[in-house]
Amino acid sequence: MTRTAPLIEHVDHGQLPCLRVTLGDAELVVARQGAHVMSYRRGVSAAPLIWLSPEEDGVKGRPIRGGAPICWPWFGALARNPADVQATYTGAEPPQHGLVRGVEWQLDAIDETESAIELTFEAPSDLPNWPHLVNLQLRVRLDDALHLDLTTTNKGDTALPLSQALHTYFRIGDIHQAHIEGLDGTGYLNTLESWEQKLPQAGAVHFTAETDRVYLGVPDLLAIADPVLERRITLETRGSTSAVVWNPWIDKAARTPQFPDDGWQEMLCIETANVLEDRIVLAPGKAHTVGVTLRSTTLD
Ligand SMILES: O=P(O)(O)OC[C@H]1O[C@@H](O)[C@H](O)[C@@H](O)[C@@H]1O
Repeated sequence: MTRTAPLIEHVDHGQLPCLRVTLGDAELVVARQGAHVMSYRRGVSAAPLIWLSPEEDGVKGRPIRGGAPICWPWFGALARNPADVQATYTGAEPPQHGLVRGVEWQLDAIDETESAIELTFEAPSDLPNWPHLVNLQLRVRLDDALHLDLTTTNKGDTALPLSQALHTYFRIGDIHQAHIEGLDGTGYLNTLESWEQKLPQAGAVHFTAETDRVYLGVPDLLAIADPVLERRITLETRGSTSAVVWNPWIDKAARTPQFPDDGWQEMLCIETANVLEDRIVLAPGKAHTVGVTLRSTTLD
């Protein structure tokens, strides 16, 4: 008889303790470091939805290449963030993508039923050079889809500005043939050229070179159409109107750590974000949740 109720196992990926959750034909692996979704697949023979670099060997404290890194309390280079976000950090060398992807989160709760399982992780509260009182939780829910929800609660007595992203790496069949639907008509900043001038997206997003863009005014349903793997991955987002679209292409893949030289051909990132004009300013006592639900359907 096929087991349908969730099964949780403790497994290691290199030096990283992880939880592997199996539910029906779905399998999800989450590392405690960074509350980082490492992999997610549905169907034993299907390609994973989420791309994990084959060179990722799990070194403690080092950012994981692939999966779904959490960028928080800022996204990207701190110097590219609004001044109020920059001012929240008091150190000299701000790490790229914030402070929580290389640290161990605590597993707070496991809630399960016959058809769903939810893991709740909490980030450590004492982050270096970041003197603010917050509670940061990630809920990872697996049912007939995968749902990620990151909630920040301001426990301090002053307003807290922050930027963030669920930096999801997706597995695709071929970057030359996959495209992104849902961004037609939105504006984007090309971070490889000018961060100043907003350019209009016309039609679907196709990839022909290194791509690193911040889309603003993004709707809450995006999709990756993948004719090679004959599927469409949909992203339903919550609490976000910005998205970062990234593929390193040849040269940047070669200089990116734990990234195989040809890995750029089978991945792309759509990062559900709150960046630039979409950053969050949390009043004392208030909470904000940014979230995404991922599904895969057959490409019609
Ligand atoms: O190498 P990192 O820190 O994981 O960042 C990977 C990429 O993350 C993306 O979000 C950025 O837009 C890229 O510019 C960056 O290269």
